[in-house]
Amino acid sequence: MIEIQGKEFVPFINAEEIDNRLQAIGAQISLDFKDETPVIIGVLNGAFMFLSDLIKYLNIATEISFIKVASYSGTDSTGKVTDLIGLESELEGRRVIIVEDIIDTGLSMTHLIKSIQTKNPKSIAVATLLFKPEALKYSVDIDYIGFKIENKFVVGYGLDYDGLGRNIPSIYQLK
Ligand SMILES: O=P(O)(O)OC[C@H]1O[C@H](OP(=O)(O)OP(=O)(O)O)[C@H](O)[C@@H]1O
Ligand code: HPA
Repeated sequence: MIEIQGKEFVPFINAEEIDNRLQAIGAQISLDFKDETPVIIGVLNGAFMFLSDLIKYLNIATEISFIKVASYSGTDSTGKVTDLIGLESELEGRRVIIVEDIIDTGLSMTHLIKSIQTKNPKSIAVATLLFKPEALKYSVDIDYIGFKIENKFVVGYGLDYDGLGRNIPSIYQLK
């Protein structure tokens, strides 16, 4: 068990399980985008670890870019998405893969897809390490899912509680 800012978290998904799923998703993306050069867009902050580990399992040419949005404060969604760093890549006619650490209510991803669509890409695919089906309020088509999880707050492997816990190499769940 670990404690962050007075809240207790218990082990949930270990590093080996994460690595196994990343290998499978990496192989699938490599197959689906064979002979293409997709633009992978990582969503900061949370997706940095998932993205950096996942791309090591891609055997295709890719460009990597980042965007930064925030919607969470503590363990709750604020209900609005704030753009903190915008898109710099040229996406016209390109195939885009958005990479997220978690889709919870779906608010952030809905906002991101709308914003990326304005750049006229050829296609948009969505990859997320974690998905909480029971928390979803804004419907999103997800192409690659690491783990479907129950509706409980999680930290580690890029995910934070109040800015802390992102460096933990596995995933913990609120007790
Ligand atoms: O589906 P939703 O309810 O929108 O929740 C998912 C979003 O919340 C988290 O980001 P957060 O706003 O905490 O920013 P961070 O990535 O910097 O931690 C997470 O990284 C997703 O972007
Ligand atoms: O469960 C979560 N943990 C950390 N950040 C999050 N952002 C949305 N849901 C979560």
